Amino acid sequence: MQRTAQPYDAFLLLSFGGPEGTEDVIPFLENVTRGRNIPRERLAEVGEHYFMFDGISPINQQCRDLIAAIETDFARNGVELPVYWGNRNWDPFVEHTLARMHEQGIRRVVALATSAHSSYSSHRQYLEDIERARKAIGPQAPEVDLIRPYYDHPGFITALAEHTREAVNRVPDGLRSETRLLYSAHSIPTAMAEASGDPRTEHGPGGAYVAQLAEAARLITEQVASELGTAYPYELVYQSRSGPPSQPWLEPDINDRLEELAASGVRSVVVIPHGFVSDHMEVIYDLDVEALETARKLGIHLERAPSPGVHPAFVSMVRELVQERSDPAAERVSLSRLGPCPDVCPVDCCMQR
Ligand SMILES: CC1=C(CCC(=O)O)c2cc3nc(cc4[nH]c(cc5[nH]c(cc1n2)c(C)c5CCC(=O)O)c(CCC(=O)O)c4C)C(CCC(=O)O)=C3C
Ligand SMILES: [Fe+2]
Repeated sequence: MQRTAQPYDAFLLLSFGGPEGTEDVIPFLENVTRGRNIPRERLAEVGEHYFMFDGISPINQQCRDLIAAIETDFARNGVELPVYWGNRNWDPFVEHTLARMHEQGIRRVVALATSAHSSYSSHRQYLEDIERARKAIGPQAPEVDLIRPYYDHPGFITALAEHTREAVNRVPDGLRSETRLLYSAHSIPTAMAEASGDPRTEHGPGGAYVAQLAEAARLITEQVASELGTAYPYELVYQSRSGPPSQPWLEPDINDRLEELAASGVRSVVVIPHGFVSDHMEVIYDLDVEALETARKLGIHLERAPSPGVHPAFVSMVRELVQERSDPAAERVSLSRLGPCPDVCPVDCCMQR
């Protein structure tokens, strides 16, 4: 049976935003780092990553491509919701988008963020973005329901498993059997990780964020094994650390881990950026430039799998989650042993520190 998205009158894609020219880079970084504890040297360094790509982050075009794919998929499946887009840190800002939606008479919005996991940076901060935008409009502001973290949805897992399988198949024949899978996610301060998820649930070290990353890595590896007949050894690594050196962040950093693996004789890795939804700057710089260079120096063959991007399973997932959220009786789809994340976050989950 076709479920419509009755209770809502619009869909909103929420994202991070990124610069689209050299003159945007510094103002963008100022927006990102306002009120955060990031050393100046790190900022200058990250600015250079953007300048290397003419100040153009791929993330905005990736959002446009995803929106085009979502619109096509909605139309094909009878979901009659207009699609909007708003960012935290760059044009189109979510404040402006929501104000425009309000002017156009939109009352109830279902939103999806381009981050799949529970943590302050990847989920709670999007709830704060929504509240800031609503507050600026006032009591008549549209209601906005943010879709739950979806790292465990079959659409997300399938897209990554297929990309991983293709990357494994690109490994030269002589190295494939000894390949290791490295699942890479954005490092966050360990305090932020510990505070991720519902504090009433025991998640183990690193909180819900690490538990979810581990669970997704297991699910993707199993799906790849069932397709290729080989259960490749796998592990979690982290990338894109910032913040002062005195502050502990999730480890190991992918570059440090590559050193250790090389020392123990590993010659081939497939890196899967399963902490990300698209191949934005942190993927194309921190993995395709930096980690690839580390691997080359160490004599390790590195293949990177793409993140979900506009994989059809991922695009369908967006619609399925919209339909699910539209129907209070719908089953919450999840492949995870942790169970589906709640639709409405407890007030104290994923707090900043
Ligand atoms: C968990 C997480 C995701 C989720 C995964 C996802 O959504 O994909 C994510 C996404 C992104 N992060 C991005 C860029 C940046 N993140 C920074 C800083 C930070 N990120 C953090 C965490 C995360 N970040 C944290 C804990 C900090 C420290 C400061 C703070 O506590 O907030 C900084 C400051 C400089 C630096 O230190 O790197 C920049 C420039 C871009 C845009 C890329 C592009 O332009 O294509 C995207 C999508
Ligand atoms: Fe970030």
